[in-house]
Amino acid sequence: MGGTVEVTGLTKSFGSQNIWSDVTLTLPQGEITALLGPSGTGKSVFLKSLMGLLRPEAGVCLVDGVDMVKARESQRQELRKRFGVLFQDGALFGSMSVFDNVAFPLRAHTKKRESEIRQITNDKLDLVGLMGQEHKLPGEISGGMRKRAGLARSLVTEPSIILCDEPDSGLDPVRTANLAQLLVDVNAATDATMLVVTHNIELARTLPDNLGMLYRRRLVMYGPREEFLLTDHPVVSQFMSGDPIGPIGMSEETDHGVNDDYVEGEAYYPTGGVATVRAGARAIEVLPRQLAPASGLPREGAARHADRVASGAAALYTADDDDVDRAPAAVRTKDPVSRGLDKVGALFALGLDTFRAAFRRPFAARELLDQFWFVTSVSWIPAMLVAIPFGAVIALQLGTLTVQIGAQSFTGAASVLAVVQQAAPIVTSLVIAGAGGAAICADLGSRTIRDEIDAMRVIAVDPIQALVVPRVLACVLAAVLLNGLVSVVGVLGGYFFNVIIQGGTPGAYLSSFTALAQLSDLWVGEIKAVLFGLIAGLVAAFCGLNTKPGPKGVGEAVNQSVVVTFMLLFFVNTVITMLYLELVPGKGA
Ligand SMILES: Nc1ncnc2c1ncn2[C@@H]1O[C@H](COP(=O)(O)OP(=O)(O)OP(=O)(O)O)[C@@H](O)[C@H]1O
Repeated sequence: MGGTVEVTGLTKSFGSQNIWSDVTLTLPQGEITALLGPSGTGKSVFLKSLMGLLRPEAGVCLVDGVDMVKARESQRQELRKRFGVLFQDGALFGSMSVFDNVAFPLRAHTKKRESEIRQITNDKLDLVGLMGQEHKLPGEISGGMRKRAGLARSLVTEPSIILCDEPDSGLDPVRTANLAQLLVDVNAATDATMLVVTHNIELARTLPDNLGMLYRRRLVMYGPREEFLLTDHPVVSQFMSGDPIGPIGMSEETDHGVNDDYVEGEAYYPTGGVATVRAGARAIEVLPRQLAPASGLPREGAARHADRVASGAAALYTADDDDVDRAPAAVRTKDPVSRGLDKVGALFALGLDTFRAAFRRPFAARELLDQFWFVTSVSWIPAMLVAIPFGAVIALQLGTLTVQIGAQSFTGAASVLAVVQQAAPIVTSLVIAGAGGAAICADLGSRTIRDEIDAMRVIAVDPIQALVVPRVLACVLAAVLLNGLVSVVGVLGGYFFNVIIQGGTPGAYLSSFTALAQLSDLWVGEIKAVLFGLIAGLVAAFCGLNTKPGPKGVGEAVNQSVVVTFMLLFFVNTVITMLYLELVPGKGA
């Protein structure tokens, strides 16, 4: 039998924006339930909250008896293996073929032989009509095909709870009908508990056993199809008929209760007019026939549903108008300082998680090599091009100064130490943060908004282990390597300007260095490079994983990542330099 999902008093907000409050419903085991609601009412947020991918502020969400809100991440990860999830855009992993995407959960979590995995994967691809397309990358197939591939991936592990976010969007009417049939057949074959988010009225009428509707931050109605589909509730009947006239307007802000133009018993035209209509005039008079499994198999869920309805146990919940109109749940907003401290805390937590994940098996060695190559290849040319003028400026400035104070013989030591201890690590890290870090943040940010990161979590693959560890290590290794190169180029540049341009003597240049510098002066440069590379990688990953929705969110995350990294680098550099000068006595001091 399918898994159990019981939600009580769930409330979710983002910052000061309350998405929905006090949502209470149970997904009956093995039955199909549809969740409806105008765009932006938080249906996807609700699905993610059920899986523990988002953390509601209040309420309980029991999945097979375990509260996903309060459970530890390790418990949540274990429970997510029971879910099969079709995300809104398919959330396929962009670097893998369609076949590898669908096979991924089997390879990650089962000990099946490759031949068996191939068999299961091909069966599912066949089921969703994608045989022949399996070698293509997600970027090479249409949106509807990505959706079907996502559905195939969600089914390979035979999950006991299946969540589908708008399975029909991007599909033509015929494939939508096929897909609805497929969902019914899967339900009949596996008795999985299913929740389908949809805007498709035909699907909503014919597929589910139960329906619920979110509207203006509330669950306005929830119950068996037998009652839900025949209701004359103004919001539900307007939604089910797709009528532009009624309490639902173009946006949440113009909807009934916020827009004063709407009067009960009258239809509200978004354009401003008002017409009198009988409440519930558009309600359906006759219950539409429900889809039956094509296989002829009986649906156990449907049988249990019929029993519940006959016994009166499946009652329709309707929020009273006062409840729908009540103000959004009070959201405790934090002051900017607390929000800033929260982010610092979360960054440290990511650092700790990354450290722990670095020692877990399997180690993503291939990804580390790819990322190291990528970060180094985008950073080394700009680093060299910045190192030459930087070394020259330092050499010229110090050369002039030492001549002014009559200490020309120390020019070499001064400029080499300035390059090795300060200029090289800073230049290297700024370039790594600006080129490599920005690209890492954009990459992780795009994966976040395409739900790829959430899809990984649902498949119980830790994105920190698989994606963050190799990227952070790649930044550290690239920083150490480039720091050495930048130091050499900077020192040679300094030599050229001091000795050749400013007429210093090569012997004095080198001997002053050996007289004043010590090995720890070189080490501190490398230690800085390690720390700065770590900061650049971690901040980029943090901003990427916490990207707000949409391309604008990715742009902001990249901007934030570069600015925060720069500020942190200069702060940490100051602290290390002060500590070093305080703790390590200079040579001959
Ligand atoms: N990670 C996030 N951070 C901040 N706000 C978010 C986040 N995810 C969703 N939201 C906001 O939550 C609200 C509900 O979004 P959601 O995607 O759940 O709506 P929906 O009902 O699924 O819409 P649609 O039917 O158009 O897909 C939107 O205002 C959205 O901007």
